[in-house]
Amino acid sequence: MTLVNVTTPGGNYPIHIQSGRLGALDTAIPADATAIALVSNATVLARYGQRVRQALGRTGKPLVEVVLPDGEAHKTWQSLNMIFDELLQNTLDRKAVLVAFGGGVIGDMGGFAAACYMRGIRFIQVPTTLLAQVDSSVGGKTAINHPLGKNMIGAFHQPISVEIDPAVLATLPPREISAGLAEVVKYGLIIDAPFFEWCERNAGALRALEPQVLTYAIQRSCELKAHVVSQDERESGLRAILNLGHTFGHAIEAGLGYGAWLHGEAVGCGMVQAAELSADLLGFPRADVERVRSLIEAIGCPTVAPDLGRDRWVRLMGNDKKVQGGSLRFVLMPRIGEAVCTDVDAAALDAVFQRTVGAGV
Ligand SMILES: NC(=O)c1ccc[n+]([C@@H]2O[C@H](COP(=O)([O-])OP(=O)(O)OC[C@H]3O[C@@H](n4cnc5c(N)ncnc54)[C@H](O)[C@@H]3O)[C@@H](O)[C@H]2O)c1
Ligand SMILES: O=C(O)C(=O)C[C@@H](O)[C@H](O)[C@H](O)COP(=O)(O)O
Ligand SMILES: [Zn+2]
Repeated sequence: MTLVNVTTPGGNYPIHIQSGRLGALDTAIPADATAIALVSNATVLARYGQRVRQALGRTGKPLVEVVLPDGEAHKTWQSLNMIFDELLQNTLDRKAVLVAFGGGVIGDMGGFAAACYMRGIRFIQVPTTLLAQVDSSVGGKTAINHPLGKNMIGAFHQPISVEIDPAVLATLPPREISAGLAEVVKYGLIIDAPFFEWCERNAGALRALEPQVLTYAIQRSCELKAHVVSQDERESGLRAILNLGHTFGHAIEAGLGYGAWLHGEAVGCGMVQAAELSADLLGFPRADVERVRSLIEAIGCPTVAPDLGRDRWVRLMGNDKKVQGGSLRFVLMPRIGEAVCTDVDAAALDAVFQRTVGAGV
């Protein structure tokens, strides 16, 4: 088993990475837990519910299942309320533990519910998509979407552990693998140039889910995210670099209606746009813009952004959480492996739209 530690003011916790880990989930439940709330969806439960029920059953604790509708379009107040309704109807108390079992949508909502229920209960992340295993299960950002902006209603609430079973990725559709790989590539771009080069060399093996290559990508991503989050839990500075590509990406997700593009697809395309902007504003080498574009293509994500209309692009990006005093702020790269968060004049975006958006802007 591989162990990565996360250290934050909001809690220190382990990330366990092990093929077959689902079958040992009972070992992650604290002895003093009074009940377990298993929050998931029908897609995940149909494949892995039995295994997890069996493992959690060994604790002898009452188990309440909350089955949410599947998909980004359901990362809403309505779904959150379904969790609260079940927890209250089953009289779960403050010592109950919530297990968020699924992709990033389940993890973000389960975590937010745990942050709010009785002003905060413990929760465990059991991520089952690549994106959730390399990114969303780590670091304690939890949220739901608002029609006007991504993740706009949420809280920081750290899990007590993250339990990763890479074997479950075998049933993930290829499009979801590609989306998860975008966040893997992100770490190389913002903080680890050799890891970016490793991704360039291993793009094919990653898409083919070669076990050793995949496990290394998960481990390295968790280490890098833990490193960043441990220094800046609440995004007062450094943590913003984890938002590379997200100012563009979140605008795509909200602009097209949540779910039309996957989060990772929008971020992958957004990183190409951020690379173009970095070339214009920070002298990021043009040859490296093409390396970013090629790698995003190689992992199977789109590199041409949708035509949202110039003013709508800017309006949507104005709802980004990095905005300060009305100024748009972007994570940009002076070079591969380094990132900074900086104010950007909306006028500077026009040239980037010309080069990255499909016909019509
Ligand atoms: N909190 C954070 O730090 C953070 C970081 C990155 C992304 N996110 C959020 O994560 C969300 C995206 O997460 P996602 O990409 O995991 O999408 P998702 O949660 O929608 O999961 C993708 C699909 O895969 C299905 N699925 C899950 N596990 C499966 C498996 N093992 N086999 C087959 N199907 C499976 C799901 O049911 C769903 O249909 C977005 O809402 C994004 O904003 C949050
Ligand atoms: O953990 C972080 O910090 C990130 O920014 C990771 C991102 O991949 C993730 O999509 C996050 O939810 C975006 O955060 P937001 O604050 O822009 O909603
Ligand atoms: Zn993301």
